[in-house]
Amino acid sequence: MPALINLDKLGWAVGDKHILKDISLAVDKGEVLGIIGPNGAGKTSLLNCLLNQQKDFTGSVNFKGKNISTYAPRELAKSFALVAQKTAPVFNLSVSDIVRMGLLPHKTLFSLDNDFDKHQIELALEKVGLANKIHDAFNTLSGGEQQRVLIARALVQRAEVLVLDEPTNHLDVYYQHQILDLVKNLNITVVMTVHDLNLAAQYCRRLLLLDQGQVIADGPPEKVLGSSLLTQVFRLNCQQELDPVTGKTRVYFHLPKHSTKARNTGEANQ
Ligand SMILES: Nc1ncnc2c1ncn2[C@@H]1O[C@H](COP(=O)(O)OP(=O)(O)OP(=O)(O)O)[C@@H](O)[C@H]1O
Repeated sequence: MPALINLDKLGWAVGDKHILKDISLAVDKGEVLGIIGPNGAGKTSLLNCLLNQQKDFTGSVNFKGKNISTYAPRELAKSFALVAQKTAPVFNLSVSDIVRMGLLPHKTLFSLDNDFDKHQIELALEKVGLANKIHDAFNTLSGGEQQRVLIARALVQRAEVLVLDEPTNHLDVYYQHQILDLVKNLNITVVMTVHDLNLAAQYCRRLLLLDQGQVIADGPPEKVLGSSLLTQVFRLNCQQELDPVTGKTRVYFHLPKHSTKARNTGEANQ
């Protein structure tokens, strides 16, 4: 079966700064792919190209065998739900208003909410543990609660691909696990960036390690989180183990002794 998403030799530069370099990737339907890598590696930029939000890239992005640029915005909105890192200010909208936005790609200009829509909104808020906040103003919620509302909005969108940029940002440890477990069990295709490597290993079957805009490794967590690869990319001493409870790969990091140089100087730590 052909892959759902195909990136072929994707590159993106701003001026003479090459942000993404020669990225080829196929994502199958139903896959949960975690994109990992240091700050500035190009993770968000890759998501932006995938969603055609960044259009001036080289190479190609295909969805269901068709170039992404040939899809109308409404078709893309039906197919891809995005939970971004940064959200625009929403002034005085209620939690329910925000989640309702996820229904828009399925609506015509004058269609009103029906009971099914209301049920979808309530159900999605229940799934993220916020049913009791449905009438609250979005702006009054904590950062973690706002993040969960945005995930609820993505759930009602019923998209084929869920794209999440750092979904566990702001979430306490309970909701980090609860949300990733929810996402993993939606049985849809998920592409997400994750900073916490152990969470990524626990919830993603496949990881893509990026550094300086390039793919360094792509495969199952036990392979991609190999200690020598991570030591090279993060410039930290690294140890890999199996978690005795989950049976999943875990990694531990230690700052090398006498390390003083900033990582982005490009100089090896002593
Ligand atoms: N519009 C832009 N113009 C110029 N440089 C950009 C632009 N967007 C991103 N960059 C640069 O591209 C590099 C990759 O940024 P990106 O946000 O994709 O990294 P990231 O891996 O998501 O980082 P983080 O983990 O910090 O979120 C950074 O050096 C960033 O400054």
